[in-house]
Amino acid sequence: KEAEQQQKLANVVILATGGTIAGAGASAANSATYQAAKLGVDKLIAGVPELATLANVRGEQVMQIASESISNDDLLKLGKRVAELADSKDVDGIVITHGTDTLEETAYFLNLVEKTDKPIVVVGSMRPGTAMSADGMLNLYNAVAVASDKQSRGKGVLVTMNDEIQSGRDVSKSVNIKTEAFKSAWGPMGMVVEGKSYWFRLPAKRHTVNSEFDIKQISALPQVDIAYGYGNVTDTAYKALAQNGAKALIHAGTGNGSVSSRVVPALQELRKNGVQIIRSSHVNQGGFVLRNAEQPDDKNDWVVAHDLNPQKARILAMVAMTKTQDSKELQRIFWEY
Ligand SMILES: NC(=O)CC[C@H](N)C(=O)O
Repeated sequence: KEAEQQQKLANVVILATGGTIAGAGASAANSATYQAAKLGVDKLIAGVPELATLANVRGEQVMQIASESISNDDLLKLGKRVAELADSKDVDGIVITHGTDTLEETAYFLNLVEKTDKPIVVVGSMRPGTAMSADGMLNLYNAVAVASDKQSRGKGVLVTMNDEIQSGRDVSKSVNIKTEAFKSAWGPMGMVVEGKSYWFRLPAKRHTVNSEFDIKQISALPQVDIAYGYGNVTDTAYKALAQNGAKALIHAGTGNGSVSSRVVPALQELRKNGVQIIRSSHVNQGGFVLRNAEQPDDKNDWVVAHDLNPQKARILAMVAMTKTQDSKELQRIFWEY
């Protein structure tokens, strides 16, 4: 009977990378003061015995770090492992446990480069498992539920936090002290309640199987850096980043990606020297940058990131620049993904 039940369940692999979901604090009162990336994947799985009712679950420890320390090489390593598993006939879905600080970057990266319609779900937690009212158990349970559900196929890389199913493209960490930390300007795609998914919308942007990018063809990512716009800003950071080898600079601009008059000449000069200039906005949840609004992008040969926040714009620019150095092509890609 048990063997029959196992055969019916989906096979889900949990790739663990660290973060608070694998964190531990000194006491149950420590919801914010603790060490991330302490518990191994087997402990995570053992901590939620109910996973066995959802899927045949096995775990792999891909790395054990806090997500602010994830490098481009780490992204490639994780992306390649996800692709291998997605190609395997005995894998139906993949869950990635991840620190929440750069979870939105990893989710968007995978959304761009994984050529599969199998569910890929990225999940984290805001409180360590040792804290009162820890959120990791339920988030992980929901992630496995979504990853084992056939309905989740072909919807791009997903993020399950706080009972919501979010698009890995749009979602961003918007509050860093609440369990409802992850928001998308365009709203969640669905809800997951008691292990069942309820869907409301689909992503309109290209992703996974419809993407022109493939992790199997990517062996390195170009250096793309971010500089921040604010009152009294100078061009020092922009110039230094370019001098240090940045092939593209993401302008984390004020408002609709506006650029200070003290910075404009340096960016025009850098573009003439071959550095791509990409205007985004650091407005929380709702940056919206349009070409030739605020700055003459056609004349400057700059690119706009549209609704992508600076950290997501960095991910797309890196992936796009594995294929093209043409600013018009880059702009097309920024509209389509
Ligand atoms: N809530 C978290 O996961 C944050 C912990 C850590 N800074 C990380 O991103 O891994």
